[in-house]
Amino acid sequence: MRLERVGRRHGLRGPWVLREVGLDLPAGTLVRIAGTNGTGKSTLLRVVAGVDAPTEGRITGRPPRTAYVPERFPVALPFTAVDYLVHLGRVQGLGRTTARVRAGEWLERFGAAEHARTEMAALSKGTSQKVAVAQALLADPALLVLDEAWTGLDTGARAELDAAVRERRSAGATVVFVDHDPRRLAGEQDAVHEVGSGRVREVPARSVDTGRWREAPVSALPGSEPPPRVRITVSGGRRPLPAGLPGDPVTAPTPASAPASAPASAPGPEGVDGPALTVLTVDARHSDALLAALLADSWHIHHLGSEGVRV
Ligand SMILES: Nc1ncnc2c1ncn2[C@@H]1O[C@H](COP(=O)(O)OP(=O)(O)OP(=O)(O)O)[C@@H](O)[C@H]1O
Repeated sequence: MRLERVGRRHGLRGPWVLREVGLDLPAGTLVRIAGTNGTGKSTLLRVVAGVDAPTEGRITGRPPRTAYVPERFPVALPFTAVDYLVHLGRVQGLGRTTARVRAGEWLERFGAAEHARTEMAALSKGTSQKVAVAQALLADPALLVLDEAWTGLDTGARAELDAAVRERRSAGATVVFVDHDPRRLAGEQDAVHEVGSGRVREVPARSVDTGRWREAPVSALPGSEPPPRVRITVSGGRRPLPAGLPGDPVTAPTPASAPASAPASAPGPEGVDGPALTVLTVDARHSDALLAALLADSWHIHHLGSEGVRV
């Protein structure tokens, strides 16, 4: 599959999000789409999946069996989980019996079999995400597009999705994904493409240790500019942050959730509007390792931004 000079804007006069994008997505490859917040990763994935048409340019060779997990999944649907999956399996060309068998198998694999007969609207966010992922895997897609599909899954389901991605690629499918965890399928990607300023360029696939936190080399020269600082906003219930985080981050509760007496390293109180948030500030050189460590400890990442600028 190939994108040629593809551009995409939202609305007739909206600003261009993507312009002159050329991208090869060969069969049997695993491709990561990277880029900072709001640069157009989801826009690109929707165009690749065929959910949105390019405003200009053309796409050739898209496989007929394409599946997509959107960043936000519609949960308020009038189906039970299994009926919803059977319905989508039928839409994807499966017979009713096959669709029902596969729906059951995928719910089982993701640890959600006990919720097969639960109404979609009553599912927890995590189980609903398992259904979102299962629907994409039902019919052995030849193109699988995953937009932050691991977010909200528990550890077992994340590992199952990793395995499912490997299976699809081994079967000759193209898998294109976005994920905020830099360790996601690290070392297994055939290509990484970075979205920025409306363009997409291939960058070297970063190798990130799994299970270990790797510090970036500290190479600032005496007298050079101080490295930029990155702000990471997280929540993790009432647990304290793990000790020995990479980069020795400065931590503080967000101003909105901070009680006057809260110690700087403690999460703020559970607010009525959402989870207690904590902001960590760290040298940009350590931000990837810090993110990896936080994710490994099951902290939820809310925002990433430069110090003084939330993006
Ligand atoms: N339906 C829409 N209508 C108008 N503008 C949109 C729409 N969807 C996205 N945009 C804009 O397009 C730009 C790119 O958004 P997109 O969601 O593709 O970025 P992203 O890199 O996936 O962001 P994030 O990392 O935060 O998910 C943003 O400026 C966003 O506001």
